[in-house]
Amino acid sequence: MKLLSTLMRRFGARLPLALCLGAVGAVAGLAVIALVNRLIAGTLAANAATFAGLGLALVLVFGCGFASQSVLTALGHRVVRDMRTTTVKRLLDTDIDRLEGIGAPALYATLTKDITAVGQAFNRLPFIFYNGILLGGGFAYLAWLSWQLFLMSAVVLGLAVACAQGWVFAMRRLMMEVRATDDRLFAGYRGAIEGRAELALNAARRAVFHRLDVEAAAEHARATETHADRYWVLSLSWTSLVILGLIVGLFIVGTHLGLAREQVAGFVLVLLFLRMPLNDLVGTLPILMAGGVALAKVESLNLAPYRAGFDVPGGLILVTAAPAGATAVPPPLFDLSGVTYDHPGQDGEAGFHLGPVDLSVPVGETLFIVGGNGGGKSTLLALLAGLRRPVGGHLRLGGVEVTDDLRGWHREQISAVLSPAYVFEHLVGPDGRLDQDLAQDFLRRLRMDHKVTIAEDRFSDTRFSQGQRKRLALLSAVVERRPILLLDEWAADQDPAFRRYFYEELLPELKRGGRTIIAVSHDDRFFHLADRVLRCDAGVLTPWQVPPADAGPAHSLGPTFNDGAPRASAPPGGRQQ
Ligand SMILES: Nc1ncnc2c1ncn2[C@@H]1O[C@H](COP(=O)(O)OP(=O)(O)OP(=O)(O)O)[C@@H](O)[C@H]1O
Repeated sequence: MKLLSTLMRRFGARLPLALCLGAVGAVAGLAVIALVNRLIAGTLAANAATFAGLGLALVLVFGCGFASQSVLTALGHRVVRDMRTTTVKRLLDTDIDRLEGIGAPALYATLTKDITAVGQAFNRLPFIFYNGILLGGGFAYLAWLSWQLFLMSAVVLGLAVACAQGWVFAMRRLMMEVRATDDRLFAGYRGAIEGRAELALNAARRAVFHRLDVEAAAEHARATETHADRYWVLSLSWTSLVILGLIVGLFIVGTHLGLAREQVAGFVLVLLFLRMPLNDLVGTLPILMAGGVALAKVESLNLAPYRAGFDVPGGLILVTAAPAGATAVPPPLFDLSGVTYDHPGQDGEAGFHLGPVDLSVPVGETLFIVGGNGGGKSTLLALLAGLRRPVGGHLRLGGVEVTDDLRGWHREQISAVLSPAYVFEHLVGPDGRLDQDLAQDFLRRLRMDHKVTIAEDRFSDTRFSQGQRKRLALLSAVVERRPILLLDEWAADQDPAFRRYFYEELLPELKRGGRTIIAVSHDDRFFHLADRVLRCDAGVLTPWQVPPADAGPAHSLGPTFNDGAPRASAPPGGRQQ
């Protein structure tokens, strides 16, 4: 029903037209049966007029059936196209927190399997409409032929449908179970693709992975699908049994009622004709159910509601642009007070707690954030980027408190190379216009001009090493010309010479260009190049201090090592940094 109402909403005007054409085609089909029926019974003369009528009916069967089904099929394909694009748009508009809660395998399963299942169901709808009209008209004709036999048929078919209800519900429940298994299967597919190198190196790991992450889910899906199919095959056999049983019953009852043999034979002929659309409808049941289950799954993901366009509520005004004639001291670029964030734990374990963070970052500062693994640096960066919503406290950007409706505006101030970095082929400048000179110049500085070219605002290639892809990601971020640049361990994958060049020349130049830079870094050799260095460990932000000389070399793991264990409780009050 949901599939139908979605189609109705989307194509209100064309749908009734296609249905009317389908109805004409179906009625013409019934007319052929009725005329043949009367010819057999001898109540209609086999003359030229009769055959002309039959010919016209056949033309209508073909013409209207073709027109109706092609319109409905085209509408079905449009619905699928719309569904693909709107689902991805909704995904783009959904909070990262929510997407992470759903998980990549479930998102892949929806984008591939669910949308395909809904598409298949929509594409069956024309045939369902057509068969529905055929059945409706057919039963009306049966009622006209003999109301007694029609009544008997209606009661028998009604009882048969009522008996089959239990199977239909069971089938739907099993299909939902199959769909839940799909998420596990997709997690397995993802592991096979993303972990291919690790798996290639270790046969024992491959065997364990295949047995536990793929075979187990595939076997569960097989067993559940087989179970569901059994109900479907049962429904098909049940339909055949009921129709054939009904025919036998009609002969007995017809004879008992003293109805003419021709009348009963005509009734049976139409019933046999209707067996085909009836079987078709039952045959379509699994496809329809899978579509319904898939549609319910898409809705259960709770993605952001669809909205057209990519405009940002709050506008695109950059925070560093001081209003004309302003004389007051500008507020800090970032001003965080008591900001907290919680990563949920799994299976009852405590999650990770960040904060409360009190932090003020003036415009133009270069701030390094350092600390041990799992200390919360990336989480803090995601909060500063507006990618995560603080659980508590206040985050002000350019003096403006960032509320939910301003989070889009907040993000528009940020360029970032996060970890892992994703490189898009297309480069996008402010207002969609790319500064070609800047792009080409930066490509040279990043020593990538011999590997890749930029033409028509896109990289000629993006299949490079980790460090090279990070250089392209930095270029993409720089040409956005935004006031704030966030970098998550950008230099970690760079060779020593380029790393030095990055810290000593590129970063200062970006700073001189007016950017405020906040970079997560482990490169203590270059900490002196930052305006300020803060340390984030176990979710607590503190000033970084040069390790005492006797504590070993500055790059020793000792003082900064952190086992990344999630913190169960909030630390005592944060400090203004
Ligand atoms: N998506 C997530 N879901 C649940 N917990 C998470 C998630 N991301 C991070 N965490 C938890 O938050 C903690 C901090 O992670 P974060 O990535 O911020 O650390 P980090 O300081 O950047 O570490 P590293 O230096 O290793 O990159 C981790 O210990 C981890 O347990």
